[in-house]
Amino acid sequence: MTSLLEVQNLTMRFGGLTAVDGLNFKVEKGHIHGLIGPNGAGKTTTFNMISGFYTPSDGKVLLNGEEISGLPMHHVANRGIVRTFQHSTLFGELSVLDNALVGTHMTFRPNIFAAILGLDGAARRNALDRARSSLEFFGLGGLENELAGDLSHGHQRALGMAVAYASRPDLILLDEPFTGMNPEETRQMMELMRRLCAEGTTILLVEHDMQAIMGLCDNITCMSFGKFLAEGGPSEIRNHPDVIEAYLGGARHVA
Ligand SMILES: Nc1ncnc2c1ncn2[C@@H]1O[C@H](COP(=O)(O)OP(=O)(O)OP(=O)(O)O)[C@@H](O)[C@H]1O
Repeated sequence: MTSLLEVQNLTMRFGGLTAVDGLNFKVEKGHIHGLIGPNGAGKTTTFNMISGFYTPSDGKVLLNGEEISGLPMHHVANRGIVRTFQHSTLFGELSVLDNALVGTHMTFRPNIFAAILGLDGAARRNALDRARSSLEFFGLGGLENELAGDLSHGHQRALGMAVAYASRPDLILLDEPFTGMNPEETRQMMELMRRLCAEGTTILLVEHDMQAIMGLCDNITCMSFGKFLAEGGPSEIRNHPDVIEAYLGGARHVA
C-alpha cells in the first residue's frame, strides 16, 4: 500500500554543512507521526523540504506516490500539505475570522474575471463556511471578532491550527506546537490533535515535549545529526538504546 508521505534519501546541504543526510521514512494515512531528535538534528530543515520551503539538495518527497519535491509551497499546499511554524505567524491586527480566511486562501484563488462577473460569490461563501467551521472545530467559534493578537497563548496556538486546517489538508506538519504551553493547554492541544486525526487529517509532528510525543504518536522517527537513527512506536523509541544515547549526549532525557 502506498504511504501518504514518503521521503527517500532526503538531503539538504548548506555550504559545507549537511543538515539532513540521506533521510528515509514514511508517514501512513490516519497516523500521528512524530519526528524527534536532539537540537540541531535537522527536523525543521526536513519540514522545510517537505512543505516546499526548501528544494532538497538530493532525494525525493512523495505524496501518495507522486513526487512533490521542488514544488513551490503554494503548489504543495494545493496538493494537501500545510505546515505551522515554531513561532506564531498569525496576523495580530486582524480578527480571528480573517486569520482563518487567510488559511482557506490556500485553495481559494479569486479570479479577476470571475470577480468582475460576480461569479466568485459562491467560492467566497464556501471559504467563509470553511473558516467558521474550522474555528468551531478548535473551540474558537465565539471569538471570531476578537483580534488575534488579544488571544491567550493557548488560543493563539489553537488559531494557528485552525488556520492550517481551514484549507482542509490531508497532512498537517506541526512544528513544536506545545512550546510555552502550561499543562492544561498541553492537555487541550493533545485532545484537539486526536480529534483532528479522527476527522481524517494525518499529522506529522516535530516536538521536544516527550510526554506529548509518547502520548499522541502512532509511530515515531528519531533523527540525530541529520541522519535517521531509529523508528517505532512510543515504547520502542522510549527504550531504544541509540535514542537514549542521542538524548543523553545532548543532555536531554527521553520521558
Ligand atoms: N538556513 C540555514 N543555513 C545554514 N545552516 C542551517 C540553516 N538551517 C539550519 N541550519 C543548520 O542545520 C542543522 C539542522 O538545523 P534544524 O533547525 O533543521 O534542526 P532541528 O532538529 O529542527 O533543531 P531544533 O530542535 O533546535 O529546532 C543545524 O546545525 C543548523 O544550524
